[in-house]
Amino acid sequence: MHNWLPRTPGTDGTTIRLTSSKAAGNTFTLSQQEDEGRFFVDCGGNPLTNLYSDLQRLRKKYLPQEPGAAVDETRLLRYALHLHRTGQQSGGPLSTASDARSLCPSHVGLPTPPGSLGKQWDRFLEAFPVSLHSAPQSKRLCVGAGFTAHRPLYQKWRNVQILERSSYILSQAMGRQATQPTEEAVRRALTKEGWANNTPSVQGVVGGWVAPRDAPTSSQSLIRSISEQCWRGLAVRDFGGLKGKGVVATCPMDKGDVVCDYHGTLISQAEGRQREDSIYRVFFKELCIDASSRCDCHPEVETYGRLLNHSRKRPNLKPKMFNLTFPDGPRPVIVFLALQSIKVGEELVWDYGVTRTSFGGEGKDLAWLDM
Ligand SMILES: C[S@@+](CC[C@H](N)C(=O)[O-])C[C@H]1O[C@@H](n2cnc3c(N)ncnc32)[C@H](O)[C@@H]1O
Repeated sequence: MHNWLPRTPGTDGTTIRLTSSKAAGNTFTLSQQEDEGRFFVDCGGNPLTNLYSDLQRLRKKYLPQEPGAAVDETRLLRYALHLHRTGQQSGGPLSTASDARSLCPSHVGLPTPPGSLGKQWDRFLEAFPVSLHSAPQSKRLCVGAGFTAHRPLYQKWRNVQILERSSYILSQAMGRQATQPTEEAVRRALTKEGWANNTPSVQGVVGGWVAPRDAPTSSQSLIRSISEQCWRGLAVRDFGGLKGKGVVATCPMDKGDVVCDYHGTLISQAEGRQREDSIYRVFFKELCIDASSRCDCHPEVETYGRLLNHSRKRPNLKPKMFNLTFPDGPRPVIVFLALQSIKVGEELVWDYGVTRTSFGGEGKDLAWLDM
């Protein structure tokens, strides 16, 4: 199996060692530029600020695609977390393995099926959503549902679930202040879940822990967190039923902390109104952000903002608009700020600003709108 292993940054910079068959022995040494978040430069020598595309490029150039390759889970988590650490030297904070998950699959070497297989993966996920407790699908079921390339899809599905489970166990086993969990605490949390297979290892979970960092405090660090979709202390949890997925805190947050953005496609308010089927629209001023499908900039990342659920009576987040100047120009963004101190494990919710009686009573059957 190929791999490319970053070393923890030293004072002199960071070395990424490429050990794939094609690139064995090659190293990249990242200098202090890394502190600016500039991992690589483009052909014209200009610094790149988007970790995602930088890594995609690196991966494409040096790593053979191995759609069915198995992944060493411990190394995967460590690797993803190292990337996060090194990618966020001056701002975009990260804290847990759940954050590593947001890099998956392509960032961390999860096999990314090329071409049509990649398209199948999206459909596969829709047909067989990954959750903490779902069981992998049998070959017969997959093939019956039209997925001919069962093996790589199945393997990738298992890898994503392992990361989701690792992240969840980490959030359960961490100390109150998001301190590193002991092996014993992780073992207890794993035993409680009683998963019979595809279970993360104790060492993998403990090794995936990263000390919490501060929330972004400057517009530059905010721009980086948005561009790289790197947010600290967040995990997706499936609440089941109609509520579906939501986001929980995996590290304590303070009032005023930036939690994440509402990441999607920026369109006009008028266009947004036409997209009636989308439940992932946020309107502000004359604009709308639609997050109904994955964004073009992070197509393989499940972004957090769109999964935040609603609470009218007890919101702990509030949305705020900022005008930021990104490398490709200025644009408004919606960012969620903590309204109060937030504890580990708390669900993060905001007030969607609608009640059952809004829009002439359109949502009169939706009791959750008033809760
Ligand atoms: C922007 S999405 C939030 C993420 C969503 N739960 C999911 O799994 O994709 C909004 C939808 O989530 C559900 N939802 C949000 N808040 C809820 C709540 N407090 N109780 C039940 N369902 C909720 C509703 O179906 C709503 O249309």
